[in-house]
Amino acid sequence: MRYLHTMVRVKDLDAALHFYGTLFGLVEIRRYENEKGRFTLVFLAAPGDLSHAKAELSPCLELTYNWDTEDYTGGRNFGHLAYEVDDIYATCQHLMDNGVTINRPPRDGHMAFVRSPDGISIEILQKGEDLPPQEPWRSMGNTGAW
Ligand SMILES: C[C@@H](O)C(=O)SC[C@H](NC(=O)CC[C@H](N)C(=O)O)C(=O)NCC(=O)O
Ligand code: NI
Repeated sequence: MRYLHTMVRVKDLDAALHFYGTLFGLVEIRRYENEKGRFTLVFLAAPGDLSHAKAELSPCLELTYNWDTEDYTGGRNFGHLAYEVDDIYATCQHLMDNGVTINRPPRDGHMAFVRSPDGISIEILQKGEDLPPQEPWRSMGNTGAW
């Protein structure tokens, strides 16, 4: 068995690609347009996950864009997408400089949370860090200072 992807539906494909691609750094490896079904699928991989043998083998985030606008209410059962980064502070600063709210700032240098334009929670973890110390989880307040 092999992990393939996680699919999220997006209301605005350009806004989603700007967030996940331009700002967050994921790369598009495949796109599928379906005229009959009136939807577009875009598969995005993290640069560190790219399968150099065959891009299609990379674990992905699958964006589903339905051409006929739909409102998506986030299911409480969905938690978050998680990515490991080389420098959590630099990553969060770059996102904040580009208008992304840091819902949970990386005060402990280990973990931060942001949300996509569609409200999908994204967990950002510092490469090389173990699980955080067993302390009461802080609220998801955005203080901006960390
Ligand atoms: C390519 C493969 O990874 C897929 O996930 S295709 C699954 C298929 N997707 C769609 O039909 C997209 C448009 C549809 N209106 C939607 O919003 O899902 C599908 O079966 N989707 C149903 C689902 O629950 O994922
Ligand atoms: Ni899929």
